[in-house]
Amino acid sequence: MNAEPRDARALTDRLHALAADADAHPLLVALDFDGTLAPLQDDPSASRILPAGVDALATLAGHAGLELALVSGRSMADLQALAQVPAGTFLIGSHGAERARVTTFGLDRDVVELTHAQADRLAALGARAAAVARGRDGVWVETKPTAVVVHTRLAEPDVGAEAEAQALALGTELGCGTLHGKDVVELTVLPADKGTALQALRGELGAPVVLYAGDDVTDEHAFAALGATDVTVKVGAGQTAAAYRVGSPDAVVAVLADLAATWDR
Ligand SMILES: O=P(O)(O)OC[C@H]1O[C@H](O[C@H]2O[C@H](CO)[C@@H](O)[C@H](O)[C@H]2O)[C@H](O)[C@@H](O)[C@@H]1O
Repeated sequence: MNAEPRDARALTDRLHALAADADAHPLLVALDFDGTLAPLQDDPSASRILPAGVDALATLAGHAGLELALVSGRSMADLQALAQVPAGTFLIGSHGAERARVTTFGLDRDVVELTHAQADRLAALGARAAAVARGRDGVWVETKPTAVVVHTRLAEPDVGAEAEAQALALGTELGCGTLHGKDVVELTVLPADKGTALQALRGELGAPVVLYAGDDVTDEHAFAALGATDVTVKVGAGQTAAAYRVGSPDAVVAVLADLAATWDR
């Protein structure tokens, strides 16, 4: 059993020490999007980073010795449209299956290519997931470049639970990757996870230390992949392997603003 994560005060103290330690630079500040920087919404297209978070990220981007990344289950198209992040920020989407970097001219983006077999399986998945949603109020299906997502946030609890169970069974039947997040079951034809993607990015950047914050069970992949000298932060309640816990996206943003204010001091 993991020890209870340490609180926001301890996190801030740790970040102050890292800001002052050139051996820890570049520090990779990697953040989940929904539920971490952007409060959860019934309509995913309504999600936005908290305004103070947009400001904090812009300030952080101006500092030497620090790299920024968003690491999300969102498709790259969604992330680009919704995330108001500064040029230079790395975007990891679809839980690691998509990757890009924000530039002043748009996205510098790696293209995701599915094999014919994967594309066929994605189409089949979409049809079967639509059948899971059919007749169930509040259940709907989102299609992404490598996955389909059965959403249940708007359904009555028993209806949502049934749909999630069927979606998970569908994943097993069709042999695809399955991720069970907050009111979502994600079925993917191109398995990826945030931990693998984050470790690859930190390797490329030569980042001795990674700060990663996330709120969902899918973020546990990132917490598990990172080491004891990294800084892992669970946002909100729930079992976690993270070393620190903060209560909400507002608290995440406050920590980032404090880091930005401290960095060059
Ligand atoms: O890794 P994340 O950035 O947390 O993205 C994970 C999923 O985010 C979206 O769903 C979640 O946020 C929605 C908007 O707040 C909410 O309605 C839903 O219940 C959440 O699970 C997105 O729609 C998914 O595709 C992402 O995988």
